[in-house]
Amino acid sequence: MNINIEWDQYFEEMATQEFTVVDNFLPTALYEHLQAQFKTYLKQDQLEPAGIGSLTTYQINENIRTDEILWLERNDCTPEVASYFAFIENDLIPQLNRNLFLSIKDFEFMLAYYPPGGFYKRHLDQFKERNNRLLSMVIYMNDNWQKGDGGELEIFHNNSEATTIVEPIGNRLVLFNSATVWHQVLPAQKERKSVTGWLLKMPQGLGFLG
Ligand SMILES: O=C(O)CCC(=O)C(=O)O
Ligand SMILES: [Fe+2]
Repeated sequence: MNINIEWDQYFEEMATQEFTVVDNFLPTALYEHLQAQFKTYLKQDQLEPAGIGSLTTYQINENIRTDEILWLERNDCTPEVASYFAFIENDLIPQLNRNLFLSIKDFEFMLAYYPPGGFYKRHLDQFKERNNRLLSMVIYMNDNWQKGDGGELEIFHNNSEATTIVEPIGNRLVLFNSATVWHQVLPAQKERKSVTGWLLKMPQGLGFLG
């Protein structure tokens, strides 16, 4: 898989403001493949209500988030998804490590679905008990998103009262620092889909040591 993105400007934004937005992120064929898979899993009712926290504190609380999720498995996926994982591992992670002086070692991705009315209140992505998430990356899958459809991502700036509103339009990537960037998903008026992932400091499963 070939993603020809000129990353310099985005790395610069990561360094200065801790988040960045990249449009037309995935090659069209892969985007369409993920979209088709998403629809199949939804039809098969394979997504489950998402929880909050990790390990001992894991709980489902609909006052905080109302999305449904399905983890993408590395050892049980289509060749297209495997090629996406290869790109993350062999291309994106080494570039991020080099340019942002990180030491990302692993990743995890899930499909996330917000039904109409869905939201996720202000939070940080890094769990207290499992200090393993370095960067969050969300790819939106909403082909015909329009103003009024809701479900925008609101990012709270760290050095001011300002916030940035990111519209969840199809094939847009938002990348941000998991430990420091507070954010929330505003109520969706229509169904809202994303492929959401995290780049991890330690191999999956070892995070509780961190
Ligand atoms: O979908 C988004 O825009 C953000 C989702 C999110 O904050 C999360 O899953 O932790
Ligand atoms: Fe989040």
